[in-house]
Amino acid sequence: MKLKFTKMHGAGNDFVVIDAINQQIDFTADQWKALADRRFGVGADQLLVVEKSQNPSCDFRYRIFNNDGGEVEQCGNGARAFVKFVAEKGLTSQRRIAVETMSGIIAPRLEDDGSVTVDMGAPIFEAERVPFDTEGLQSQRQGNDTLWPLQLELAGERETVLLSVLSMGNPHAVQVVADVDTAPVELTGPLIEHHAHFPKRVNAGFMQVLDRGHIRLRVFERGAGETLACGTGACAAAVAGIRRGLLDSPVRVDARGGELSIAWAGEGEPVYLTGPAVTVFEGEITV
Ligand SMILES: N[C@H](CCC[C@H](N)C(=O)O)C(=O)O
Repeated sequence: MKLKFTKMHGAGNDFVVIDAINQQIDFTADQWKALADRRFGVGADQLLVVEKSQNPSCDFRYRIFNNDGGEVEQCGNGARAFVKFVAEKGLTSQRRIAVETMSGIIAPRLEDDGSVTVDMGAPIFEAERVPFDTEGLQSQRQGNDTLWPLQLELAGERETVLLSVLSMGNPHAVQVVADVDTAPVELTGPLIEHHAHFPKRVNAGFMQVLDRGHIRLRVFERGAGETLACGTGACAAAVAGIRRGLLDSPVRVDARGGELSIAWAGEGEPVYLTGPAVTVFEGEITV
């Protein structure tokens, strides 16, 4: 079949966006993986599939597939690309829409300057809901945050990292580092992603605090590797920094691919993610 798609990115986190309302699509994980492959397919960190929602209080449903073909619960940069896509395709005339995702309803809003703000819902801290197995771990406190020491085996050496663990609908483990440019993201990112204490794996964030309103962030993403930006990762890092008493809302997040802004009023409140959403090209591929 010929599949129409739109290539987009949010601060360098890139997507293949597919209208599954006007195209009949029923792919296997291997087919999604092939589409996301940067050599044999179109190439993307994630694939975003736009559907009509069966939920009467939602305008759309959007499904997210990682580069490895696995379907996941949430994607912050993707939510911004999604709302720009449905506006550009004339699938909606609204600028604020309710979107059903695997982890609940989010509400992206297209701003006048072309940026998008997304209500990403409230962060989740209960370990079993992340999910995170705390068995045998001795937690520490920092401010209002609980930090978990995780042991990593690195070339025969044991290294302990201190993680904030939370869910933005998808699982995140965030650590503070002195300098994101020298942090061993390529080495320890995969060890954290696949650690036995994360039964559904995890997105591993590395946060450098510049001041109380500004961080630099790198994220080794579950199922995609390091990306140039991670929206849910930026939410998780800002929330962790605020709970640790290191940051105040709003937080400017400098990712390698661009700048995101996070606002959070505290426990039980939603996290707001603001950032760019860019259409790069339209395409068609025979699959
Ligand atoms: N890049 C996405 C994260 C995708 C999440 C995916 N890596 C996972 O949770 O497995 C974002 O902007 O939030």
